[in-house]
Amino acid sequence: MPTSSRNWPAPAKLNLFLHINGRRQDGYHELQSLFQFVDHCDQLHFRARRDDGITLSPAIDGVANDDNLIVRAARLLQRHCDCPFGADIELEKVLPMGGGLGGGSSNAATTLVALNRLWQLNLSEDELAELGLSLGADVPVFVRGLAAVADGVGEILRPVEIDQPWYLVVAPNVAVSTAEIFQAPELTRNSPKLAQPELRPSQWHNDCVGAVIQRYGQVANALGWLIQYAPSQMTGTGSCIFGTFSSQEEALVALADLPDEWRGFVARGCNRSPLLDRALQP
Ligand SMILES: C[C@](O)(CO)[C@H](O)COP(=O)(O)OP(=O)(O)OC[C@H]1O[C@@H](n2ccc(N)nc2=O)[C@H](O)[C@@H]1O
Ligand SMILES: Nc1ncnc2c1ncn2[C@@H]1O[C@H](COP(=O)(O)OP(=O)(O)OP(=O)(O)O)[C@@H](O)[C@H]1O
Repeated sequence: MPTSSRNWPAPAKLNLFLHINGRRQDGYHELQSLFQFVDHCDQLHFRARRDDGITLSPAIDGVANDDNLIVRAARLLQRHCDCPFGADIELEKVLPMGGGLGGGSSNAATTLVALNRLWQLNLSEDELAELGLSLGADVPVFVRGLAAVADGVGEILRPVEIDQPWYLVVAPNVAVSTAEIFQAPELTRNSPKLAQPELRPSQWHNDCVGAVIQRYGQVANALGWLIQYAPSQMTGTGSCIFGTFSSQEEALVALADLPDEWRGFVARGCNRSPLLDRALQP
């Protein structure tokens, strides 16, 4: 067994649209969403252990290692396969957390894919995606690594080829509760299901944005600022927003003006996740 495997990317995702089509008996929402990756990534490094210990360093402030989706993904895989080995995992975190960029879900997916390789478990992509779903709704799309339209409650994925523009992603200094937004009484829950929505950018919108900007003034302010530079939208249930640019230069010009109170980065949209490219290498 190889002893270590380094430089596994865990990219962010954007929800280019998020349409809510209805509410089910169990409270979950029927939705349609378009996921695309960006080439802005956390990095993970793995070293195999001969005992079954799982360590993660550095820990994330405010998240106990036992709750960290990386450790949870590693333990889940270990249990599922009766694997006797463990791993020392190193995390270089650059993605803002709790902002709708899916960083935690992406970390979990990268851990599943990398340890499946390092521990020589030979699980299929379908098995990894199914394991991932038990960790979070957004883990499967990161495991599969292709831009996709999601349907159902987000679990049905259909890969799509779409434009790969440049984005300026802005993280307002606030965390939005996904559960709170989905419970908002005024939420639009009757957007029509669209056939091939990926072909109709003029209809792309985010049904959660109204409820978010009403409750979180920072998101409203950030959107008001970004929209001066480019067409802009919120990802997931926020708080991050993104502007869409046709060149890196234009996105960087806007980033240079970003008010100090917010963080931001410029990244390219990718229909193929950087994780898939890494998985082709030894
Ligand atoms: C909507 C997205 O942000 C799109 O990327 C994600 O699918 C949400 O993913 P997540 O944060 O992992 O969400 P979960 O932990 O599954 O759900 C958080 C909460 O959002 C609500 N929720 C989520 C997904 C869905 N289809 N309907 C819902 O009503 C539920 O109240 C749930 O308690
Ligand atoms: N490895 C991890 N990286 C980031 N957050 C983690 C991790 N493990 C557990 N968490 C917890 O998960 C929460 C959500 O993190 P994440 O970055 O995935 O949010 P998000 O981008 O809003 O996700 P989503 O788009 O799925 O709602 C964090 O606030 C943190 O408490």
